[in-house]
Amino acid sequence: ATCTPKNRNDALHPLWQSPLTIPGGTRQSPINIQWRDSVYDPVLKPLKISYDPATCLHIWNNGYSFLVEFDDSADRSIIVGGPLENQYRLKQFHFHWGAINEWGSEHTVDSKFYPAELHLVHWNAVVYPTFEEAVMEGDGLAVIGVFLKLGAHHEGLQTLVDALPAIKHKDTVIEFDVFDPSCLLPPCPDYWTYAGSLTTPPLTESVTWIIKKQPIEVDENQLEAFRMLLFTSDGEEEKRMVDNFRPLQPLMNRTVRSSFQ
Ligand SMILES: NCCOCCOCCNC(=O)c1ccc(S(N)(=O)=O)cc1
Ligand SMILES: [Zn+2]
Repeated sequence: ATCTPKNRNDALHPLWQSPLTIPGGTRQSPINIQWRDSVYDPVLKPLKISYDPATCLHIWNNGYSFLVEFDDSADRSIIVGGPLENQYRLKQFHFHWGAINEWGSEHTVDSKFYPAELHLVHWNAVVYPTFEEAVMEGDGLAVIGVFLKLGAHHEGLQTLVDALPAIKHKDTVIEFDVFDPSCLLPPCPDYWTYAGSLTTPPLTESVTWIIKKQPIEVDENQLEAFRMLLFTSDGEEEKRMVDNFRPLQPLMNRTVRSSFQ
């Protein structure tokens, strides 16, 4: 069976243009995480993260978000443990954000939006030969989600922010030699996890989501820097890159597990 998005606005959302059906969509993302409905799972292990900053390649504007991509030709930047049966290789990270601080994240916690959300995208290179193949498989990807909240200046993020003017337009890229994404992770190990999907086409149901409970703090100028990026290419009529988040999707027959009590 196919399913059209429950809330019509998902289908007509500016980023989706045409009605969007996801064949047999039973585990779509993002979702609202209702804290009281999440189930503590004592079997969940701590998530082990080891990134090699030298695997950083470049930062680019893909017309939807800005991505920092990594050399994933070997097991140099990986995550293991948590809800995962295999180790997963870091491929890229990117963000979603709003036009104003009232919204911007993809996931919500007890229906609260954060102004932005970081996604660290990893793929199961133990089982699948390429990222493209992993994208099509139920255990193919693992994405760590980190909420951004308005607060103190974030030193590590500033390195990225300083590069954004150089990738203002869609399909612009600059080299980015050394960056350690660990600096974007909150110190608290607590997370929620659930089975979901990519939040942009092809929307494949291949993601084990690991959503960190504790947000990181960034300041207003850093959020504003995200909002000066453009969806559009150089020479086109400028459209600010804001509100690049997908509407919430139905939980359906899923339980969100927590690594904490
Ligand atoms: N490149 C040609 C064919 O590629 C097929 C698969 O492409 C997948 C591209 N999309 C992604 O990699 C991708 C990765 C993460 C997220 S998200 N926002 O769910 O973290 C959304 C999308
Ligand atoms: Zn994302």
